[in-house]
Amino acid sequence: MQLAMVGLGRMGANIVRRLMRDGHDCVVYDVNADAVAALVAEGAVGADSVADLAAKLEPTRVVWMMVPASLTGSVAEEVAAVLDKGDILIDGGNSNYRDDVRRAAALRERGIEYVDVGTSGGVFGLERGYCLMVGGSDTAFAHIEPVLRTIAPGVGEIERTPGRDGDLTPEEQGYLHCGPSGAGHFVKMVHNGIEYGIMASIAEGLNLLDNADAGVREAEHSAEIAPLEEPEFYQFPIDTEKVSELWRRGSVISSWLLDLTAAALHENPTLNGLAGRVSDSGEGRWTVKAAVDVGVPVPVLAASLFERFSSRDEDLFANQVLSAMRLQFGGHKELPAGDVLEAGARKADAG
Ligand SMILES: NC(=O)C1=CN([C@@H]2O[C@H](COP(=O)(O)OP(=O)(O)OC[C@H]3O[C@@H](n4cnc5c(N)ncnc54)[C@H](O)[C@@H]3O)[C@@H](O)[C@H]2O)C=CC1
Ligand SMILES: O=C(CO)[C@H](O)[C@H](O)COP(=O)(O)O
Repeated sequence: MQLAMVGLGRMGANIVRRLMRDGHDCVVYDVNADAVAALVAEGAVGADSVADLAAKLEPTRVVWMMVPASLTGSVAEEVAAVLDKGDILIDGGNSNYRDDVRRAAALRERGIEYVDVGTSGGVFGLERGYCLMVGGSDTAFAHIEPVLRTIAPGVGEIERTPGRDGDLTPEEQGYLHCGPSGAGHFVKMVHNGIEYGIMASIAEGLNLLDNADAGVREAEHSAEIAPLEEPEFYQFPIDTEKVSELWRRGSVISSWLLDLTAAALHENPTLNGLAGRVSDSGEGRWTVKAAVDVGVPVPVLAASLFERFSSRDEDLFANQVLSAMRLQFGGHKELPAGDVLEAGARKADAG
């Protein structure tokens, strides 16, 4: 079938490649003309504006946006302005499901179908396929199902879940109509909330292993830090690169995120060059907010989100307040900032 892609970055370009590989016709547009030219060279039809894109499509037009989430609103407006009644506009980016609910209602009044597709798979999606979480009407879902089936991973080598017999269902092939508009991105939002939690637990566990030799480094502790009571039990120089590789094989916690961790540690065992400041694009925040709204406890997901804030020193003032109180009530003097930096550097050198 024919599909237009707006946004040909890390995600959009490879989705187009996967579609073309399976025989679909793609019309492509990006503000970056080089990105368009690259895909034209691979067989796509290029467009130099959204109006040109719309003119090159047969009805029912289907346009997939894959742009940074912060731009989706304005790009959706721009594209919707050149679509007709009955056409379908898809947002595959990491948008807030609340925007989908509002946008779908506004576009429905103009007769345009809006479909939100939470897309997971990252830069590996071209080969592995993308897991697709879809929100929108039954009619729109049915219309775009051929492209969803191609973009999704398919059943692959994953064994069928015991008790599932008969025809393969969409979810067994890697795509699912989760519900009405917004439902797709709601599911993707929770997926990313879980992603934060799994990532944080792998990272925390490896950090503990990295400190299993704390008894050897005991002498470096400042007098203000409680001494390690039994240094003889913390004499293990654990190789975290090897352990992460080991855990990929047959362990209960084997997972794709662990595979990627093992690959990263193999490339760079000390993770030199990474400052340890972890960004977040919003989905974790929205997950925690939704949980608060409906009164559902998500302590692990919330902690992993807050851990990212801490990584960026957003807890600095709180920690300064703690130090200030210890100084006030007990005369406890903390290391001045310069000495803390030196102590950190000593630990990094030792590692
Ligand atoms: N990179 C990832 O692992 C994943 C990203 N996403 C989501 O997919 C969306 C796209 O992400 P990426 O491909 O990683 O971003 P990217 O930054 O690599 O690509 C975005 C593309 O959009 C183009 N663009 C910007 N403004 C435009 C406009 N007005 N009209 C046409 N094109 C425009 C840019 O030139 C660029 O080529 C985002 O919403 C992101 O959150 C979703 C899942 C995974
Ligand atoms: O959707 C994704 C993976 O599933 C994107 O890579 C997303 O950017 C990850 O979230 P964050 O940037 O908040 O870490």
